[in-house]
Amino acid sequence: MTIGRLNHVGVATPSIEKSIALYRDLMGATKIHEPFDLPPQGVRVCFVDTPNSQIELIEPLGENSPILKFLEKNPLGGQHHVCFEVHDIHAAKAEMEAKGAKVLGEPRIGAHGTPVIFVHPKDMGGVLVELMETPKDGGH
Ligand SMILES: CC[C@H](C(=O)O)C(=O)SCCNC(=O)CCNC(=O)[C@H](O)C(C)(C)COP(=O)(O)OP(=O)(O)OC[C@H]1O[C@@H](n2cnc3c(N)ncnc32)[C@H](O)[C@@H]1OP(=O)(O)O
Ligand SMILES: [Co+2]
Repeated sequence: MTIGRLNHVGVATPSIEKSIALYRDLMGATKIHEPFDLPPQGVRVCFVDTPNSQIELIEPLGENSPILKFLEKNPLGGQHHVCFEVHDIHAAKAEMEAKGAKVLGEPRIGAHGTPVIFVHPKDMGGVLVELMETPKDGGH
């Protein structure tokens, strides 16, 4: 596997609306996408475009949301994960596991409509890493 483009930085927040206001009014973001729910992943999502990548704002959705514990520990929210593109998600998963890294579950469809996996932060120097298959149209 070769590490690909930084697709997005995931930022957990207790309020997408409040975070949108911060990125728009303080940081000068001009392209902020419409928020949407992703029930299978337990999050509400909003993408904020930057010139070379995206910030993915994620708010808990439902009582089994995977980001609830993170927000308990970080009530203001904070940087939650980084997402790199890969060519083939199944090959990436197999390679991660062969190298001894823990992959959290099976590939699932992520917010960009392509399969994603997560690598446990304990095996990546404390950083939760999302790997996402590059969209067929090349993405943003
Ligand atoms: C897919 C939709 C969208 C997309 O881009 O397409 C998304 O990105 S959704 C993003 C949200 N989904 C996920 O994060 C799924 C994968 N995550 C998990 O399975 C869990 O959140 C997990 C295993 C990373 C953490 O589990 P939990 O929340 O139950 O917390 P633990 O107390 O068990 O954590 C164990 C250990 O890891 C540290 N930790 C937890 N989260 C993070 C983090 N985001 N970054 C760095 N480290 C993290 C936590 O502090 C614990 O450390 P310890 O020293 O043992 O206290
Ligand atoms: Co993400």
